[in-house]
Amino acid sequence: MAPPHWPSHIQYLQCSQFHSSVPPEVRLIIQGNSNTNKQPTKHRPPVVIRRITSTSHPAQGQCGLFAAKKIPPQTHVIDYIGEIHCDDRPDSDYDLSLYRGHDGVNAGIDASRMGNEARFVNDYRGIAAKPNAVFSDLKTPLGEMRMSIWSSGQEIKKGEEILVSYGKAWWRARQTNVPDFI
Ligand SMILES: C[S@@+](CC[C@H](N)C(=O)[O-])C[C@H]1O[C@@H](n2cnc3c(N)ncnc32)[C@H](O)[C@@H]1O
Repeated sequence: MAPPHWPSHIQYLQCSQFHSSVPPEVRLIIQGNSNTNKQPTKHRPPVVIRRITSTSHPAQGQCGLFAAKKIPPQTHVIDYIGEIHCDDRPDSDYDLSLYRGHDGVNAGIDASRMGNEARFVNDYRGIAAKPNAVFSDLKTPLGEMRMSIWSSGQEIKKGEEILVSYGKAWWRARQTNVPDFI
């Protein structure tokens, strides 16, 4: 079931879906020896989605991801779930790189049309002095490639907004939205 404040026009996923643009050999690399992409996680991640009402917040009117309880330092928060694809998605603001092949075939995770709570994580710029979380790619013990959000070196307090860095390149690629501070 979708969490509170989930937008009705976005499909809620508990495990990533493969788009038809992913060649079978790339799908095998991403899945490794696991079939866990088909098994929804049983536990709710320690996050809540909240609409941002503060006028000083640069994403006012949008949503953000907040800690539902205290999150210790360097702790897995949530996997970034979405549509794994190999086609270009230049207009998506929810697309992360997952895999870069030597042959130029790359795969991303796009959560613009479907995804989980992680799609609501905002960039720290204009909100906090530094990010309190990071994106980290990992392989599960069965070799499945995933992108996850982890807390940084300090604990995230209950109710605090979880903020990552999208990277300067992400903002530069969106020149019209570039905040003054990059
Ligand atoms: C992955 S989404 C994050 C979730 C988004 N706030 C939402 O409600 O769907 C990325 C978008 O969030 C907004 N955003 C994230 N961090 C921001 C920031 N520091 N300043 C301004 N806008 C931000 C931008 O509109 C960006 O295109």
